[in-house]
Amino acid sequence: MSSPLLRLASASPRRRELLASIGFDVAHDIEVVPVDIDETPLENEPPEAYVLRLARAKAAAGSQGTQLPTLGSDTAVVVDSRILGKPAGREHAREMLTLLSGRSHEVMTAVAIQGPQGMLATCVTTRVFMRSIDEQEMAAYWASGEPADKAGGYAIQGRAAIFIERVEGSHSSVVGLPLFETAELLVRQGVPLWRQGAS
Ligand SMILES: Cc1cn([C@H]2C[C@H](O)[C@@H](COP(=O)(O)OP(=O)(O)OP(=O)(O)O)O2)c(=O)[nH]c1=O
Repeated sequence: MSSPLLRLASASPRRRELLASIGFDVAHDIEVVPVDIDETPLENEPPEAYVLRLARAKAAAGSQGTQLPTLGSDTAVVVDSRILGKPAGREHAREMLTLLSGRSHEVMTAVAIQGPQGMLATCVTTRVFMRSIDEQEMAAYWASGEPADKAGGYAIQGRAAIFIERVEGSHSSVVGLPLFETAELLVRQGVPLWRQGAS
Protein backbone atom coordinates (compact mmCIF):
# COMPACT_ATOMS: atom_id res chain seq x y z
CA MET A 1 0.00 0.00 0.00
CA SER A 2 1.29 3.47 -0.85
CA SER A 3 2.15 5.89 1.95
CA PRO A 4 0.28 9.18 2.31
CA LEU A 5 1.48 12.25 0.40
CA LEU A 6 -0.25 14.91 2.42
CA ARG A 7 -1.78 15.61 5.79
CA LEU A 8 -5.05 17.54 5.69
CA ALA A 9 -5.69 19.54 8.86
CA SER A 10 -9.42 19.81 8.20
CA ALA A 11 -12.73 18.25 9.15
CA SER A 12 -14.37 19.67 6.03
CA PRO A 13 -15.74 17.03 3.64
CA ARG A 14 -15.67 19.72 0.91
CA ARG A 15 -11.89 20.08 1.15
CA ARG A 16 -11.44 16.30 0.87
CA GLU A 17 -13.75 16.18 -2.15
CA LEU A 18 -11.93 19.07 -3.83
CA LEU A 19 -8.56 17.33 -3.37
CA ALA A 20 -10.10 14.12 -4.74
CA SER A 21 -11.25 16.08 -7.80
CA ILE A 22 -7.63 16.89 -8.70
CA GLY A 23 -6.54 13.26 -8.43
CA PHE A 24 -5.81 12.55 -4.78
CA ASP A 25 -7.04 9.22 -3.46
CA VAL A 26 -8.56 10.31 -0.17
CA ALA A 27 -8.20 6.86 1.43
CA HIS A 28 -4.50 6.41 0.62
CA ASP A 29 -2.87 9.71 -0.31
CA ILE A 30 -4.32 11.89 2.44
CA GLU A 31 -4.03 11.64 6.21
CA VAL A 32 -6.95 13.59 7.69
CA VAL A 33 -6.18 15.22 11.04
CA PRO A 34 -8.84 17.76 12.04
CA VAL A 35 -7.63 20.45 14.43
CA ASP A 36 -9.55 22.66 16.79
CA ILE A 37 -8.65 26.32 16.46
CA ASP A 38 -10.32 29.32 18.08
CA GLU A 39 -11.91 31.11 15.07
CA THR A 40 -12.68 34.40 16.83
CA PRO A 41 -11.40 37.37 14.77
CA LEU A 42 -8.97 39.72 16.54
CA GLU A 43 -10.15 43.26 17.12
CA ASN A 44 -10.12 45.20 13.80
CA GLU A 45 -8.46 42.28 12.04
CA PRO A 46 -8.75 42.69 8.24
CA PRO A 47 -10.56 39.70 6.64
CA GLU A 48 -7.58 38.63 4.52
CA ALA A 49 -5.27 38.65 7.56
CA TYR A 50 -7.92 36.72 9.50
CA VAL A 51 -8.30 33.82 7.03
CA LEU A 52 -4.52 33.65 6.51
CA ARG A 53 -3.92 33.52 10.26
CA LEU A 54 -6.43 30.68 10.70
CA ALA A 55 -5.15 28.69 7.70
CA ARG A 56 -1.58 28.94 9.02
CA ALA A 57 -2.70 28.02 12.54
CA LYS A 58 -4.55 24.94 11.24
CA ALA A 59 -1.53 23.83 9.15
CA ALA A 60 0.86 24.41 12.07
CA ALA A 61 -1.32 22.52 14.57
CA GLY A 62 -1.94 19.67 12.11
CA SER A 63 1.74 19.26 11.27
CA GLN A 64 2.72 18.25 14.79
CA GLY A 65 4.53 14.92 14.84
CA THR A 66 4.78 14.40 11.08
CA GLN A 67 7.20 15.04 8.23
CA LEU A 68 4.31 15.09 5.76
CA PRO A 69 3.40 18.41 4.16
CA THR A 70 0.30 19.61 6.03
CA LEU A 71 -2.50 21.72 4.56
CA GLY A 72 -4.78 24.03 6.52
CA SER A 73 -7.44 26.32 5.08
CA ASP A 74 -10.08 28.80 6.11
CA THR A 75 -13.04 30.34 4.28
CA ALA A 76 -14.91 33.51 5.23
CA VAL A 77 -17.70 35.42 3.55
CA VAL A 78 -17.06 39.16 3.64
CA VAL A 79 -19.70 41.83 3.15
CA ASP A 80 -19.08 45.54 3.82
CA SER A 81 -15.80 44.53 5.54
CA ARG A 82 -17.76 42.30 7.94
CA ILE A 83 -16.59 38.72 8.34
CA LEU A 84 -19.39 36.15 8.27
CA GLY A 85 -18.45 32.74 9.65
CA LYS A 86 -20.83 29.84 10.11
CA PRO A 87 -24.35 30.61 11.35
CA ALA A 88 -25.02 29.85 15.02
CA GLY A 89 -28.64 28.97 14.27
CA ARG A 90 -31.71 29.69 12.16
CA GLU A 91 -32.05 33.39 13.04
CA HIS A 92 -28.33 34.04 12.52
CA ALA A 93 -28.49 32.29 9.12
CA ARG A 94 -31.50 34.44 8.14
CA GLU A 95 -29.60 37.62 9.14
CA MET A 96 -26.62 36.53 7.03
CA LEU A 97 -28.69 35.76 3.92
CA THR A 98 -30.53 39.07 4.35
CA LEU A 99 -27.17 40.84 4.25
CA LEU A 100 -26.11 38.92 1.14
CA SER A 101 -29.42 39.01 -0.78
CA GLY A 102 -29.60 41.07 -3.99
CA ARG A 103 -25.99 42.20 -4.14
CA SER A 104 -22.43 40.95 -4.44
CA HIS A 105 -20.03 39.96 -1.67
CA GLU A 106 -16.55 38.51 -1.39
CA VAL A 107 -15.51 35.03 -0.36
CA MET A 108 -11.96 34.73 0.93
CA THR A 109 -10.23 31.41 1.30
CA ALA A 110 -6.70 31.11 2.60
CA VAL A 111 -4.66 27.96 2.14
CA ALA A 112 -1.44 27.24 4.01
CA ILE A 113 0.93 24.31 3.63
CA GLN A 114 3.63 23.54 6.18
CA GLY A 115 6.34 21.49 4.48
CA PRO A 116 10.01 21.28 3.49
CA GLN A 117 9.88 24.90 2.26
CA GLY A 118 8.50 26.09 5.59
CA MET A 119 5.03 27.62 5.84
CA LEU A 120 3.71 28.73 2.43
CA ALA A 121 0.34 30.46 2.29
CA THR A 122 -1.89 32.41 -0.04
CA CYS A 123 -5.33 34.00 0.07
CA VAL A 124 -7.83 34.03 -2.82
CA THR A 125 -10.70 36.50 -3.04
CA THR A 126 -13.73 35.77 -5.23
CA ARG A 127 -16.73 38.01 -5.89
CA VAL A 128 -20.12 36.28 -5.73
CA PHE A 129 -23.28 37.89 -7.17
CA MET A 130 -26.44 36.76 -5.41
CA ARG A 131 -29.99 37.51 -6.54
CA SER A 132 -32.65 38.70 -4.11
CA ILE A 133 -34.01 35.98 -1.84
CA ASP A 134 -37.38 36.43 -0.12
CA GLU A 135 -38.27 35.37 3.45
CA GLN A 136 -40.14 32.27 2.30
CA GLU A 137 -37.20 31.02 0.28
CA MET A 138 -34.82 31.76 3.15
CA ALA A 139 -36.97 29.69 5.51
CA ALA A 140 -37.16 26.84 2.99
CA TYR A 141 -33.41 27.01 2.45
CA TRP A 142 -32.72 26.79 6.20
CA ALA A 143 -35.09 23.81 6.44
CA SER A 144 -33.01 22.00 3.79
CA GLY A 145 -30.24 21.71 6.40
CA GLU A 146 -27.62 22.95 3.96
CA PRO A 147 -26.64 26.34 5.48
CA ALA A 148 -25.73 25.13 8.98
CA ASP A 149 -22.01 24.38 8.61
CA LYS A 150 -21.19 26.80 5.78
CA ALA A 151 -19.49 30.20 6.03
CA GLY A 152 -22.06 32.89 5.20
CA GLY A 153 -24.83 30.32 5.62
CA TYR A 154 -24.95 29.08 2.03
CA ALA A 155 -23.33 26.48 -0.22
CA ILE A 156 -22.66 27.41 -3.85
CA GLN A 157 -22.12 23.73 -4.66
CA GLY A 158 -25.57 22.85 -3.31
CA ARG A 159 -29.07 24.27 -3.46
CA ALA A 160 -27.79 27.85 -3.10
CA ALA A 161 -26.55 27.52 -6.69
CA ILE A 162 -30.03 28.78 -7.69
CA PHE A 163 -29.30 32.05 -5.84
CA ILE A 164 -25.92 32.71 -7.48
CA GLU A 165 -26.03 34.68 -10.73
CA ARG A 166 -22.31 34.63 -11.33
CA VAL A 167 -18.89 34.39 -9.77
CA GLU A 168 -15.81 36.45 -10.54
CA GLY A 169 -12.74 34.49 -9.50
CA SER A 170 -12.32 30.95 -8.25
CA HIS A 171 -15.39 28.71 -7.87
CA SER A 172 -13.43 26.06 -5.95
CA SER A 173 -12.25 28.73 -3.51
CA VAL A 174 -15.88 29.53 -2.64
CA VAL A 175 -16.51 25.83 -1.97
CA GLY A 176 -13.50 25.74 0.38
CA LEU A 177 -10.17 25.36 -1.42
CA PRO A 178 -8.78 27.36 -4.39
CA LEU A 179 -7.51 24.46 -6.48
CA PHE A 180 -5.28 26.40 -8.89
CA GLU A 181 -3.36 28.10 -6.07
CA THR A 182 -3.42 24.97 -3.89
CA ALA A 183 -1.80 22.95 -6.69
CA GLU A 184 0.97 25.56 -6.99
CA LEU A 185 1.68 25.39 -3.25
CA LEU A 186 1.63 21.57 -3.30
CA VAL A 187 4.20 21.50 -6.11
CA ARG A 188 6.43 23.99 -4.26
CA GLN A 189 6.28 21.67 -1.22
CA GLY A 190 7.26 18.66 -3.36
CA VAL A 191 3.87 16.93 -3.45
CA PRO A 192 3.45 15.22 -6.85
CA LEU A 193 0.23 16.01 -8.74
CA TRP A 194 0.64 13.42 -11.49
CA ARG A 195 1.53 9.95 -10.29
CA GLN A 196 1.94 6.79 -12.31
CA GLY A 197 -0.99 4.44 -11.75
CA ALA A 198 -3.05 7.17 -10.13
CA SER A 199 -6.38 7.91 -11.77
C1 LIG B 1 -19.45 30.12 0.98
C2 LIG B 1 -19.35 28.63 1.12
C3 LIG B 1 -18.71 28.01 2.19
N1 LIG B 1 -18.63 26.66 2.28
C4 LIG B 1 -17.93 25.98 3.40
C5 LIG B 1 -16.44 25.78 3.17
C6 LIG B 1 -15.93 25.49 4.54
O1 LIG B 1 -16.01 24.09 4.79
C7 LIG B 1 -16.92 26.22 5.44
C8 LIG B 1 -16.23 27.36 6.12
O2 LIG B 1 -15.70 26.93 7.32
P1 LIG B 1 -14.14 26.80 7.63
O3 LIG B 1 -13.96 27.23 9.05
O4 LIG B 1 -13.30 27.45 6.57
O5 LIG B 1 -13.86 25.23 7.50
P2 LIG B 1 -14.52 24.01 8.28
O6 LIG B 1 -14.80 24.37 9.72
O7 LIG B 1 -15.66 23.49 7.46
O8 LIG B 1 -13.37 22.93 8.23
P3 LIG B 1 -11.89 22.99 8.86
O9 LIG B 1 -11.74 24.24 9.67
O10 LIG B 1 -11.77 21.74 9.72
O11 LIG B 1 -10.99 22.94 7.65
O12 LIG B 1 -17.96 26.71 4.59
C9 LIG B 1 -19.19 25.84 1.30
O13 LIG B 1 -19.12 24.61 1.39
N2 LIG B 1 -19.81 26.44 0.23
C10 LIG B 1 -19.93 27.79 0.08
O14 LIG B 1 -20.51 28.25 -0.92
